[in-house]
Amino acid sequence: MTSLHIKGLSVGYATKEIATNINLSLSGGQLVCLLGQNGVGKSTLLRTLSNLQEPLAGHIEIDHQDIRALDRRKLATKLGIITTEKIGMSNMTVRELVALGRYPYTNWVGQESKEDTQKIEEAISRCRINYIEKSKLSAISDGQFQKAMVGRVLAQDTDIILMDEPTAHLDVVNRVEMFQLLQSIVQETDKSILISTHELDLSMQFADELWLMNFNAPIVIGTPEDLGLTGEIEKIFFHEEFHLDSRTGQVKLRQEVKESFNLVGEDKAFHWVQKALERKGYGISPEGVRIAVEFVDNQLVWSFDNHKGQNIRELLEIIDKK
Ligand SMILES: Nc1ncnc2c1ncn2[C@@H]1O[C@H](COP(=O)(O)OP(=O)(O)OP(=O)(O)O)[C@@H](O)[C@H]1O
Repeated sequence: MTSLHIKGLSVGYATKEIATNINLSLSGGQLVCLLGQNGVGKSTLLRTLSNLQEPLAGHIEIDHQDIRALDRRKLATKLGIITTEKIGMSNMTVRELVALGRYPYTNWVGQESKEDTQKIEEAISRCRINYIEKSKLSAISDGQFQKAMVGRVLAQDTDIILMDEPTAHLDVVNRVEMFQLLQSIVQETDKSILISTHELDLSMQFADELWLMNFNAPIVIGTPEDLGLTGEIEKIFFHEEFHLDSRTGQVKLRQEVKESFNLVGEDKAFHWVQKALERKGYGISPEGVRIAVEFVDNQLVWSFDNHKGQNIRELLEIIDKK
C-alpha cells in the first residue's frame, strides 16, 4: 500500500511563506479532513503535495521516493488530485470525464483497454452516476459534477487521493452524500483520502483524522474526538464574538447571558427550547426559574410561571415581557 510522508516541508510563494516545518504521514484506509480558516494555506498545501507547486523546503515522499523524482505519469498512478478549478469541457459526457482518469495507463493512441473499461465502470457505479453517464457536463448539476470528478479520480486508481473542497457549492443532501461516498471509498478500498474542507460538522462525523491548520502554528493532528476534547478545534475557529461548538459544528455567540432558566424535560423538546433561549441571549442553569418541556403526540408542551403553551414563539414572547 502506498504511503505519503511529509518531512520538514515549507509551503508558500516566492513572496511569502505560508506554513513551515510540516511533518505528516498519510496511509491506508483513512479519510483525513484538513480544516482551517480562509487563507490559512490549505489549497497551497494540497497543491504542493501533488507536485503542482514547488515546496519552499523539505520533502514529500511517496513510498520513500521524493515526488519530484517521479515523472508526471508515474506520480499519477500513485496520487490523484481534484482541485477547485473548473474544467472547460462542458461538451464532454460524464463517462468521458471519468475515462480521463485513465490517462496514466492508456496506450499512446489513447485506446481503452479491457482493464480501463472495467475501472471506468467500477468508478461510475461506486459514485452512483450510471444514470447520467451519457449526459453532457453542461447539463448536470454541481452535485452530479462533483461526483463525476470523484469518479474520474477513482478511475485513475491511485492509493492516495487529494481533494480541494469537494463540497463547495453543494446543498446539504449532496454534501452529506459526498462525505458518505468518500467514507465508503476509504473503508472498502483501503485508499487514503485527504480533503480540504470548511465542513466542520461533517468532518467531525466522518473523518478518521483531522489536520487542523492555523496561522503561524504547527498543524495539529488527531481524531475528531480527541481534538474536540482538547479544545483544539475551537481554537482554530477562534473569534472574539463567537465560537464554533465542536460537538455540533454550530456557531455560538459569546454574549452576556441576560438571565438563566432551569430547563427540564424531554430530550428533543429540551434541545430546541434550549436553542431558542440561547439565540435570544438566555442561559440554562438549575438556579433559574423552571421551564418544563414535554413532547407529546408530536407536539411540544411547555409550562413556565403559571403559563402553558405549545410553541416556542409564545414561550419566548412571555419570557421577553417579564
Ligand atoms: N499564486 C499565489 N501567489 C501568492 N500568494 C498566494 C497565491 N495563491 C494564494 N496565495 C496566498 O496564500 C495564502 C493561502 O492561500 P490558500 O488558497 O492556500 O488558502 P486556503 O486555506 O485554501 O483558503 P480558502 O479556505 O479560502 O480556500 C493566502 O494568503 C493567499 O492569498
